Amino acid sequence: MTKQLMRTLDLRGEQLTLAQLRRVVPRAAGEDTAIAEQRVREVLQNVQSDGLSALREYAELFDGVSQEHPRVPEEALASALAELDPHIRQALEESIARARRVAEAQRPQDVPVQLARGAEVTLRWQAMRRVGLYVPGGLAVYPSSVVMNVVPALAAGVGSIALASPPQKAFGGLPHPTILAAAALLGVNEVYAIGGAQAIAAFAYGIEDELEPVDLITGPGNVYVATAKRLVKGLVGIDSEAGPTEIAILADHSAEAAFVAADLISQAEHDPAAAAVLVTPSVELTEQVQRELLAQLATTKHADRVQQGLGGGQSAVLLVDDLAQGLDVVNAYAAEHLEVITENAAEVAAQVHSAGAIFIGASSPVSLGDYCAGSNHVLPTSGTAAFSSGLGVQTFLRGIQVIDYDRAALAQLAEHIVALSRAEDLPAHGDAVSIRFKPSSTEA
Ligand SMILES: NC(=O)c1ccc[n+]([C@@H]2O[C@H](COP(=O)([O-])OP(=O)(O)OC[C@H]3O[C@@H](n4cnc5c(N)ncnc54)[C@H](O)[C@@H]3O)[C@@H](O)[C@H]2O)c1
Ligand SMILES: N[C@H](CO)Cc1c[nH]c[nH+]1
Ligand SMILES: [Zn+2]
Repeated sequence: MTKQLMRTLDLRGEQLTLAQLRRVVPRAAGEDTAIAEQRVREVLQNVQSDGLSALREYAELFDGVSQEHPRVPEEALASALAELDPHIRQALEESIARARRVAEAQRPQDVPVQLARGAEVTLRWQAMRRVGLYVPGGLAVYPSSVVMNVVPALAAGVGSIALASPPQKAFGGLPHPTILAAAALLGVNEVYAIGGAQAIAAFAYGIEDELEPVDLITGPGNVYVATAKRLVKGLVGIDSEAGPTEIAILADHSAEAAFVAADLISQAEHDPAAAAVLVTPSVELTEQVQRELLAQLATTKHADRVQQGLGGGQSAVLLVDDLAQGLDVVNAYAAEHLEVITENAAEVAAQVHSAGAIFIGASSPVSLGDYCAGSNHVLPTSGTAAFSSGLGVQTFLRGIQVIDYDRAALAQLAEHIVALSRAEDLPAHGDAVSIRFKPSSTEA
């Protein structure tokens, strides 16, 4: 039998309900989630009550950094940009240009509807007043997440942007210089060296004399960041639960095993908690991919992380009867990223209804979307793609309904309003209209 890096589950001949399909490959184990949640609740509470001193304590505890104030001086941003490697700057500029073109084109227009003469209802898209953008920085460095957060916020017209990323011991307690350079390149000058759940708490509650609270928090992060965002939701808005990375690949016999393996490894590289799932009706492909995974692992830099991700309970190769059953599986799983590498991939992809982002064909790997496609890489994880969207210009906008009727237009509806207010036993509602048409009323 072939040595396997990922476990293989044979679903051929199984008639599974949606609920069973959702459990075929479990997300984070319940116990781990409960432990993370307990810790995050404590962090949120302490930052809310103790402010700056709690931030100092957590910077020391989780990031090994002693910190007076978390705000990054503007000179540090400027010098990081000045010292940025020109190749990285060029790559960032290309990434920004493509993301910007897409975000600006996707900005929704106001929708005025004239219902009668003098009767207008408009949906006005209003940018968020102030937002907090999280850029991860524990196991890897994520300047690309600066781009993905900031570009749509700017395209929406957000007035006030704060950005937080973990302090790095190797860089004197500041975030990684490439993060600072990317922020400076985009004109963001309010940057904080705060990581994890404590950054989310600081954004949500504010820190006296240091950080004004925000209305919306966006950005990806590990399980602590994603849990913290979920727990502060309601007090502030959040984008989606963009937690540990997931990749699912729906592939058939036509797929190149080396590409499939490379893409699975590329996303497992993020975090030992990352999930990778291959769904295929081809037994031959499963064997080839297992061989490729082992071969490629030998030259993978972060082999330990990758091995934990691919070998963990959250990852699997699933053998299915055919692509129709494969589609049922991937739709139930609702992956953050779904690659479709099959014959007629665009047609197969059109039948996917749940995924954070869909990558069609052999030349659209997830890495393309991670950096330069123009799409956004901040995407819903843990199955939340079934009901939420990736980050985009729309995340930074609210639709406000604006109602503008004149007296004549209101008069046309007065009778109906009174009738409905009586039907609801809320007669004062009807009176508020009738009073305007009593002989004594002088309203124009
Ligand atoms: N879904 C998406 O859109 C998306 C995009 C990019 C990255 N990601 C994911 O973002 C994550 C980045 O994770 P990361 O760890 O590298 O960076 P991170 O910035 O998310 O987390 C680092 C912080 O976690 C906190 N932390 C570490 N250990 C802790 C503990 N035991 N208890 C409490 N807090 C602790 C620390 O404050 C540290 O600063 C990865 O899981 C990656 O897959 C997701
Ligand atoms: N794949 C990540 C989203 O889950 C995004 C990313 C940033 N850098 C590399 N990859
Ligand atoms: Zn990635």
